[in-house]
Amino acid sequence: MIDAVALTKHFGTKVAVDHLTFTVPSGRVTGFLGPNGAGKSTTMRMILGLDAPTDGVARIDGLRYHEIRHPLRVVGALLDASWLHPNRSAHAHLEWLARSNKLPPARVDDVLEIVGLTAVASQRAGGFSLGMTQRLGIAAALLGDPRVLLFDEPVNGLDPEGILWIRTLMRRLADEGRTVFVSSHLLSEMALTADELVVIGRGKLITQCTTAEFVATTDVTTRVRSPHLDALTAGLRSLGGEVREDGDGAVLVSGLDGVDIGDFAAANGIALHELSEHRGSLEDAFLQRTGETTEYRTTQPGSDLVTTSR
Ligand SMILES: Nc1ncnc2c1ncn2[C@@H]1O[C@H](COP(=O)(O)OP(=O)(O)OP(=O)(O)O)[C@@H](O)[C@H]1O
Repeated sequence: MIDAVALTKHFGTKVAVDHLTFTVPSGRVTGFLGPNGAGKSTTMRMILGLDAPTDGVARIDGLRYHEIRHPLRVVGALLDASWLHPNRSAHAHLEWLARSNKLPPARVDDVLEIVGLTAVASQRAGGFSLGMTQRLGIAAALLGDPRVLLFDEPVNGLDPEGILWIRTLMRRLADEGRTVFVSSHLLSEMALTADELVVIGRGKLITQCTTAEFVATTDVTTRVRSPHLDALTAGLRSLGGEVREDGDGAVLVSGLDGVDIGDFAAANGIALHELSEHRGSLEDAFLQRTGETTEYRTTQPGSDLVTTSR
């Protein structure tokens, strides 16, 4: 488990992380979401003892990183996978890491197997593709067989197969009872991977909840198709619904749920040919909840990047 209490980081006058309190439970994949510059990497760096908090505390299984006797046996992290010696082979890189952290060298072959790099273990890591480099970074994180794993943007730049592989691995690690904390900009991917979410904006906590709860905060719209659209539209508007055309003899209704619409149609003898409720996506929920906290945004697609006032 990871817990952060009033975690705060200032860089000069810049408040990167602002009294952030959250918990990352074991046995679950927890997504860490926030717009660019929200403070995700800084938070992860403080959890890993790479940045000192200005205030507050982050603990891993009850201890600050510096209090853990054999850190790599407790926590593994993928922050920047490109951090490796380009002329070393994958095997030599991991062997060096194992030796310098007093981990059993036999573990190197195990983690190479887990990440699927056994066949290329003797090749120069500098010649690896992005996906292979990412796998090698994950192998390094798994080297100490840690209970807690942090991954900062692990699927960045990966192809669909690589993304699926990471999703499957995260699930497996969580199912083994480990704590898996992962930041990503790929919200559709997070919707599939994360059980829990910690959502931040401008360094502050926006919410911590399950992914299902977060998505449930989006509005429901209902698509309704009927041969008597005019009567239906007028009636639904009189009940307070917002109705707009959706082509193909259908309307999209918000402000009323499917039961209200179905009951109204039945009571007024209006035939319905379709009645389907649509919940917003994780992306919709994210944009609704973090919109006000976005540091960098464009006013229109293709327009210049503008910085909102802080
Ligand atoms: N070493 C530093 N010195 C000064 N400012 C920093 C430093 N590191 C981060 N910041 C600032 O702190 C804020 C949070 O940055 P951070 O990288 O933690 O955000 P992030 O959520 O990981 O962003 P992204 O999603 O773009 O990677 C940003 O405004 C960033 O410019």
